[in-house]
Amino acid sequence: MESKDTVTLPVLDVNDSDPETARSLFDAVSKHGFVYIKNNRGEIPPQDIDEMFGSSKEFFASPTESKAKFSVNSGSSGKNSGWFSMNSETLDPEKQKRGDFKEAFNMSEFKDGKAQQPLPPLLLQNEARLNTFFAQCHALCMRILELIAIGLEINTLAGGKDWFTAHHDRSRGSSGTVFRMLFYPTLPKSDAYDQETDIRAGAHSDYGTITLLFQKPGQPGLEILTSEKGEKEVWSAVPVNPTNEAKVPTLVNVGNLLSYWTKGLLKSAVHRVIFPKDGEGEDRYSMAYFLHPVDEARLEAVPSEKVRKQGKNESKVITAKQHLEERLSVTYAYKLQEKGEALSD
Ligand SMILES: O=C(O)CCC(=O)C(=O)O
Ligand SMILES: [Fe+2]
Repeated sequence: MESKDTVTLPVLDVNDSDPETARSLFDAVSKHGFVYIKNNRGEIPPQDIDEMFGSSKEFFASPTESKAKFSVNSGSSGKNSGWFSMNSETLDPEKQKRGDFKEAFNMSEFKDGKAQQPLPPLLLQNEARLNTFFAQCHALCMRILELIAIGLEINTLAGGKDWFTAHHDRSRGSSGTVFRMLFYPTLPKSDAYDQETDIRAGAHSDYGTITLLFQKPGQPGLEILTSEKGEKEVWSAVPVNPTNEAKVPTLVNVGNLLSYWTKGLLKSAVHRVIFPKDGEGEDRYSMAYFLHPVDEARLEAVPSEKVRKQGKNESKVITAKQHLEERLSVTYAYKLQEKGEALSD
């Protein structure tokens, strides 16, 4: 599972909404599906990101029994909310023998400043901050989507630069948007895991519109599939901080829905998280904001000449909610349990 090289992705400043910025962003997401955003006018202040990482670390350090009370399986958290124990999610079920070597905590959208699921005390005490963080992530995503709409030259009469943002307007109803804290513990080399077949997060593409990923320096592991020649997959490492500036840029990637909407013009790149090379290294903490449209949004081609040139429309149009349910049923062991199927080990 060694990565061959490091991918070079553009690092963009999205403070301006000029056509030049839109073009650079559009080029980056059509070529790689991933781009770094400097975001340096401070939509998400670095200290807020640090605080979130602080809460995440405290939460994952708490005893298993206390985390288990907030499990996604507890029946009180919601289908895609709550704590995911080690190995409970399998992002690449066809290849993996065991689930991902990670823990996660998913928070679905807040309403009127309040979480819509029980929060563990350590996170509940930060509810107001979490709510602010959600809003900051949403605002950054809206800026990015506006630029992508400009890059796609979406027909003005059909919505123009507001086409995507309108589909993500929180006043229009609930969505599958999730803020997720992730923890990949360091494991003893011995026989705790098999370097060949086990993985921190299996190969997958993200289910939503776009994802913001926050990472910490010194805790690498993310890779993207840069090419596939027959049986041979080429994986490239994605550095945490490519410019080594004090402020770590936010990584943004295209999810399945943006790819559907653009008939594949924008790439929803396959990625994974690997163990540190020598079996040592650090624990990894990351945080992801998975942006989803309102549940009833229809996944049909965006009204753009660039997209039309991509080919025919899909005959079957599904909604964002239907798509999410389909994807979740494949990756979460708890869904299999619900269906009474045996879990693989
Ligand atoms: O931790 C990471 O770097 C990536 C996590 C990820 O890709 C995901 O949860 O979808
Ligand atoms: Fe992902």
